[in-house]
Amino acid sequence: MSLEKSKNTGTGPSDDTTYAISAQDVHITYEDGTEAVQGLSLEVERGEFFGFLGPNGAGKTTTIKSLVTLLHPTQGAIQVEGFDTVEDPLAVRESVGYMAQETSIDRELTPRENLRLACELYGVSKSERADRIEKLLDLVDLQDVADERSEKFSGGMKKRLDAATVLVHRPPVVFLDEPTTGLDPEARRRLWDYFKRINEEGTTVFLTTQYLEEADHLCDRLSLIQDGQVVATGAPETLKSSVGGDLFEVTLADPSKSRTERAIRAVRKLDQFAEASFETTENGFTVRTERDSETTSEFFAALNGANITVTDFNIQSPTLDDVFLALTADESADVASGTVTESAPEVSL
Ligand SMILES: Nc1ncnc2c1ncn2[C@@H]1O[C@H](COP(=O)(O)OP(=O)(O)OP(=O)(O)O)[C@@H](O)[C@H]1O
Repeated sequence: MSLEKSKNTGTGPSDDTTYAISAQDVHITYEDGTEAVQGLSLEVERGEFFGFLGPNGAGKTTTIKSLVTLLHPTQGAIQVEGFDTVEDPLAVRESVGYMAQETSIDRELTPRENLRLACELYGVSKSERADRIEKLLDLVDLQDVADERSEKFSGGMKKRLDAATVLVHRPPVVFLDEPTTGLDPEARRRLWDYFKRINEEGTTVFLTTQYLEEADHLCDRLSLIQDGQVVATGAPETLKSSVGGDLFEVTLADPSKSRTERAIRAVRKLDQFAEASFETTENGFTVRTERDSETTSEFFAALNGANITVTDFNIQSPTLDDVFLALTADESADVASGTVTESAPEVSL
């Protein structure tokens, strides 16, 4: 195959399209000059559950809108299922389902009517409609209320119905923009099950979220985005292990400065802690390490040998929060309230 053919020219997907989504150096600047996306590149494989994670205003919605052709990049290029979003927007739209932040269902209509309408809008053939509607109602657990008007539905039910409507044309790629924001834990779990099911059936899922737990639970890989730039990409476990292992939190019987320093000196003599970074706390100290049973027993033996009495000990596994914090240097990063402030170079893991 010639190079020319494998590049996307707007005439359709190349035969060797590997990626469901591919973006190269995308910049998006709004008319008022806001540079919402600044040099974003990413590749999502077919069948992947990919997360796009960042605080309020990081550029998630702007990115997702450009991926589904609602916004054009100021610079750079995007292909979805091999179709260029600028050259071939119709082909892209036929390939995707897009669940926006605001539900797009008609509250005057019942779930069955909403799905029928979506089938008409997406051009699902009449012979296929009835069967597809029933399957989707089953999938999102709305059979019981299929003929009730949706205006009185809970937030979670509306979201489930919305999620079903974006699937009527069986798109290979589904974009979910913060689909569970504002839902209670039970409603969130039900949506997660549903998203997992469609992914297991082969659909590529691109999910934006502010919830670290959500990304951790669902995603094969994810990118962390901040100020319009990807700061890290990797599998959740890989990202978490990049933080440097588990956090040991040690409470000392005597947490005075001299005893704490003595304890730290004793532990630092162990090879695996020689380079570790210790922090003193009100009650003792913390240190991060790759944990195994030998490390933990040697840790306690060292403290014992130095006559240090430990009154409490906790081990915390790293979270994606820790990854965010580590990547945003010494500035505070509060993902939920969107106050990550300092940009960091991208880390590929
Ligand atoms: N239509 C617009 N005109 C100008 N600036 C905009 C517009 N839409 C978004 N922005 C700005 O672009 C930046 C990125 O916004 P975007 O909505 O993409 O972030 P987000 O990560 O999706 O945030 P949220 O989690 O709050 O939805 C923000 O600074 C936002 O204020």
